[in-house]
Amino acid sequence: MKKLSIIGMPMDLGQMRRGVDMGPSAIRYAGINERLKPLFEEIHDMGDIPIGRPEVVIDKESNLRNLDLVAEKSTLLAEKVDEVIQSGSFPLVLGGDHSIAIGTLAGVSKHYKNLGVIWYDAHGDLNTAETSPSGNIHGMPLAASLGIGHPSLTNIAGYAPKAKPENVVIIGARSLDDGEKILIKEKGIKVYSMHEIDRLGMAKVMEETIAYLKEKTDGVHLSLDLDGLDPNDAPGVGTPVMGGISYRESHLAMEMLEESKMITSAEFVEVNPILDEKNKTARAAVELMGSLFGEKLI
Ligand SMILES: NC(=[NH2+])NCCC[C@H](N)C(=O)O
Ligand SMILES: [Mn+2]
Ligand SMILES: [Mn+2]
Repeated sequence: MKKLSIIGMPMDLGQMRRGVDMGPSAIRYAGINERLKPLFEEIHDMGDIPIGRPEVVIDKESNLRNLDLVAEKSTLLAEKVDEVIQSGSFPLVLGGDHSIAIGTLAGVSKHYKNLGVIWYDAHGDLNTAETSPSGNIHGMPLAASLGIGHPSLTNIAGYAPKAKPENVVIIGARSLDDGEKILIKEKGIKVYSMHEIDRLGMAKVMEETIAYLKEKTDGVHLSLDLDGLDPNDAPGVGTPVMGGISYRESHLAMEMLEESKMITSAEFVEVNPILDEKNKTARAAVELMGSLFGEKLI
């Protein structure tokens, strides 16, 4: 793709750790434009979706934190992403907590009959109001995108589902809630947990993932939660889990996705500069984007 459009989504309403709203700034500060410039003919930074400073509201009926606000802001993001794709540009969304994926996928998926989704994450994000231990919507975006959960979240942009379970691959999982495990089995969602990554190696995991999605999808969205990486490599996240994917393995994964030419949209989420060490996590995000978009050593 020759054109890239960057959309900032400084939304922290899907969880309780403030600071993730500064993710887009931290990623820009880490030099996203300079780094990606040589890889595209044109880069448009479209600025941030306006989130403001709304007060926390717990939905009385479902107990979900900021349900209406997340739905409203996701709709804005979906419209922007839709617009970018229509203009023939590659949408790259900067989070924000992972609840933003609900809006990104709502904007992306209408352009594909069989969208594939790579969910690079320590978590499954497959909770619903009923199974969530926290009431935090950032633990629900993958379920919502599969059409499972509160209608205000599943029906963003007026349609559902955004993806089919057989077109989803989760990579890096090491913290799943009971309800998520049940859903994974029930729906047959493909998961490469840390166990498989250790056992097979990242190269094999990515070969299999690419072959699996290539057969049946007409576009693939990469939803990369920085907590998929090991907290030593990406400390600036709100819900770190030990024993994650290494920085090197992540570069290899991005390089293999670039070689596959299958990625048609992407988002990098959960960067929280307040919890970070000298912007290390934002810098890792930008460096991984370099690999995803075809940076070469020589
Ligand atoms: N996008 C994330 N970091 N999600 C973490 C979710 C943690 C936990 N499973 C929950 O639902 O509350
Ligand atoms: Mn996540
Ligand atoms: Mn996560």
